[in-house]
Amino acid sequence: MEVLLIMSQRIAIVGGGRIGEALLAGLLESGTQVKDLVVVEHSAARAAEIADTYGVLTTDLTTAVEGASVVVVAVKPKDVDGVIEALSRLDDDDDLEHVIVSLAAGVTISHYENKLPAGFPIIRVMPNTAMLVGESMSGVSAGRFASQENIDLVVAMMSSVGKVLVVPESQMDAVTAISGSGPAYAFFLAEAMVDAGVGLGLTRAQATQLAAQTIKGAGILLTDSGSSPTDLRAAVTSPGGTTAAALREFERHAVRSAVNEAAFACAARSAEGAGGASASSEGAAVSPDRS
Ligand SMILES: NC(=O)C1=CN([C@@H]2O[C@H](COP(=O)(O)OP(=O)(O)OC[C@H]3O[C@@H](n4cnc5c(N)ncnc54)[C@H](O)[C@@H]3O)[C@@H](O)[C@H]2O)C=CC1
Ligand SMILES: O=C(O)[C@@H]1CCC=N1
Repeated sequence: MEVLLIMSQRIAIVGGGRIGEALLAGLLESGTQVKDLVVVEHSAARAAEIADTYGVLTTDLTTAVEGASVVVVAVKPKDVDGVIEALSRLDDDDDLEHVIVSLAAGVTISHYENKLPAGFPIIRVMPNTAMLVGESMSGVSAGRFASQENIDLVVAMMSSVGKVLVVPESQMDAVTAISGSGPAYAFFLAEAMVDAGVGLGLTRAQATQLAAQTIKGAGILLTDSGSSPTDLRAAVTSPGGTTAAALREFERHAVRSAVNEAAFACAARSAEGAGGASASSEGAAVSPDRS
């Protein structure tokens, strides 16, 4: 259904880096036609790579935006202002409304609204790299000029590459801390498990297969079983058994607290603009200093 909704709506992706490519690949995989996608990428080498791999048109911003219902900003936060300036200067002939979808961590909707001509619909989205395999978790917040139709279009687009949670923008830093950066936390755990397996005498290939399939299986149990993480963990933990011995070490090394501190640091970085030009104008949902 999501694919039908966005069918024939041209999507321009500005920034063909890791997240732009993940969105592009996910959209193609979910049925969006090559003709309905266009990429703007500053690096000529990278643009050629994207065009060769996916067969999509890579072009300049003016050509890309012409006829595009959705313009996705997928550049680093520090490069967002350059894109906003270029968008402000555009004088396209089509009568289409262009919905701007910003994927940039920490860049607020008001940052766009203050710099673009009045009335531009802005929707801020925090996806993750699992768009590549159609399993993103994306937070979506709409700006004041976005209509319900605009929101439905963007929710449909992001639903075609994973799950969507619509949140007020005040929760976007927290979303970034859990699901935006979250895949890296899981990969970090996987790396540690692989190293531990090698330490225990497994080959790296064996340890990688064991860790990856275990994390995949645990993820599916989490999403599909209807049980809480606490109940699922309890089901693995036999009284006086092996898992209890392992979990005791996690608690002794304060892993739970480390995850909490990491998420707060991530949210604080998002609130300060994630290395871009703008700091959150509406205040962070969390503060880096909670003492
Ligand atoms: N990597 C991730 O897991 C996630 C990243 N994001 C956000 O996505 C954005 C992009 O991140 P990545 O893809 O990781 O960065 P990246 O550095 O891999 O890609 C950015 C691309 O934009 C291009 N670029 C820069 N200025 C441009 C312009 N004016 N016009 C056209 N292309 C331009 C660069 O050449 C580069 O290829 C960031 O704002 C980040 O906060 C959001 C969610 C997850
Ligand atoms: O590390 C970053 O800044 C980006 C935003 C969310 C995930 N990666």
